[in-house]
Amino acid sequence: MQELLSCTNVVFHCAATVRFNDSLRHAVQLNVTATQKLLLMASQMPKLEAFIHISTAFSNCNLQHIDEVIYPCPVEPKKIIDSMEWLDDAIVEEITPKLIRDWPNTYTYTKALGEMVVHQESGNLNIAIVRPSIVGATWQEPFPGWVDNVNGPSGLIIATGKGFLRALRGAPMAVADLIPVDTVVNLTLAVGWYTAVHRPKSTLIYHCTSSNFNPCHWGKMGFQILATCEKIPFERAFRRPYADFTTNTITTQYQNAVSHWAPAIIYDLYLRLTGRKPRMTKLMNRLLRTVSVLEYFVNRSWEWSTNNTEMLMSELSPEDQRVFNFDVRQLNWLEYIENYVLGVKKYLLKEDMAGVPEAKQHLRRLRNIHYLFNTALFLIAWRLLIARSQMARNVWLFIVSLCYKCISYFRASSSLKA
Ligand SMILES: CCCCCCCCCCCCCCCCCCCCCCCCCCCC(=O)SCCNC(=O)CCNC(=O)[C@H](O)C(C)(C)COP(=O)(O)OP(=O)(O)OC[C@H]1O[C@@H](n2cnc3c(N)ncnc32)[C@H](O)[C@@H]1OP(=O)(O)O
Ligand SMILES: NC(=O)C1=CN([C@@H]2O[C@H](COP(=O)(O)OP(=O)(O)OC[C@H]3O[C@@H](n4cnc5c(N)ncnc54)[C@H](OP(=O)(O)O)[C@@H]3O)[C@@H](O)[C@H]2O)C=CC1
Repeated sequence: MQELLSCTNVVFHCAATVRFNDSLRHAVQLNVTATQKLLLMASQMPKLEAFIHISTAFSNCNLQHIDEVIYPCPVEPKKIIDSMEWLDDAIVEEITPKLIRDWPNTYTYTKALGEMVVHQESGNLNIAIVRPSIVGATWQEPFPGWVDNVNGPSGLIIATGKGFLRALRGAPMAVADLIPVDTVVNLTLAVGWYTAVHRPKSTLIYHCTSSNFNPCHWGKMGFQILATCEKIPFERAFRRPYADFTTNTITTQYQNAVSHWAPAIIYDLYLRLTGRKPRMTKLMNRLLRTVSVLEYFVNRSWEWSTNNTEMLMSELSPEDQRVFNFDVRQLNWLEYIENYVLGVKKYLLKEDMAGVPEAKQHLRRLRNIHYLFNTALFLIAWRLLIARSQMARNVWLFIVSLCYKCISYFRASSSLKA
């Protein structure tokens, strides 16, 4: 502690819980109380030049247009921190929806409280806040497509590529505000420099977002994920990668029943029959739970103003602009998403490119099973229909006699030619 207090020049405060379903108590402890404690610690650092707090562009996702300002919270963070000390878990759980109001989860709510704490307790510290949007794989550094966790889209890319996720409630034309992690790092370092050297009079907030500079939509992103998974498939897929966005509750429930639950139940039945432990329904349950907490962000678009980020870009020398590049106008989304999917394959699934031919072969087998299954299903349904309906029998007789006539006609005409 003594060494940290006496030697630290710059604090980059990234630690947080990013789980959307964390209990309010735990989220407050990590994202609010810890911020307060770190600010206190920072105030005892004589050599400190700058304190950079990492928040999220979604800390005010209850608003549609978000400026580079701190918005007041309905309940003072100090009151929330105090109440967490004496309320028991059951009561905290009960009042959580009332406290978080129109925030979608405890994560975004406590990140907003964290910003408020930074604003109120900054004292004489030289502070800035960086708000990244949805952090994705690297764009350039150390190499394209590097990723090390399943947060944000990465987990759903796996689920799509392996054929588990077939439908997602989302708006294809909504803006997918993704930002590569190396861009976030570059901007954060540049903010550290600017805050320490220029010492702005007030706390500056920097939106580390892409939509203002180079917008991409979920439809385009989903399309490119599927195209890449087709070209370079993941190994041992459950089904062929295919997915679509659904737009209302009925189609979502239909897709969940037909495309998610039914195959999982059938597969588990097959595992049971072959003496193995069923696991697919459990996995599907977990996937659909994850989808349900993420889909809020795939159904809406936000606008973030980026004046401070643009100002920072113009303050950097041409050489620094190159080294600490955070200008996403140069980003080619299709190339980036392809590299992202390949990064997921390589760094998260630990799959080798040497396995691609076998993965393609596996997809072909799955396609044949799919055709076979659909044909069998159609024949069974048709047989049942014929057994029960006179009209279906008539249609069937008509088709058979038509086929018979066609065959006779072609036979007759070919024997005439001969
Ligand atoms: C025009 C028409 C064109 C049509 C074209 C065709 C369209 C095709 C469509 C194709 C669709 C393709 C898919 C597109 C991808 C869309 C992705 C959208 C994602 C949007 C994300 C937005 C996030 C924005 C947030 C704001 C940014 C931030 O500030 S925060 C950082 C983000 N935080 C997170 O992502 C955390 C999320 N995780 C959680 O909250 C929790 O983990 C959980 C609620 C998901 C689960 O919690 P639980 O307590 O149940 O369990 P836990 O122990 O935590 O985990 C259990 C297992 O689940 C795994 N896990 C965790 N997170 C994810 C995840 N994101 N995806 C998948 N799996 C996940 C975790 O590793 C655990 O696994 P095991 O260890 O194996 O048990
Ligand atoms: N991922 C995203 O899409 C976005 C993330 N952010 C923000 O970026 C920051 C980093 O997030 P991200 O990298 O995604 O999340 P991770 O969960 O990967 O990283 C969180 C970090 O916090 C540390 N941490 C968690 N709890 C504690 C604790 N009690 N004490 C000390 N350290 C702790 C973890 O340490 P350890 O590894 O040791 O557990 C880890 O290094 C967060 O502030 C998040 O809000 C903002 C916008 C988007």
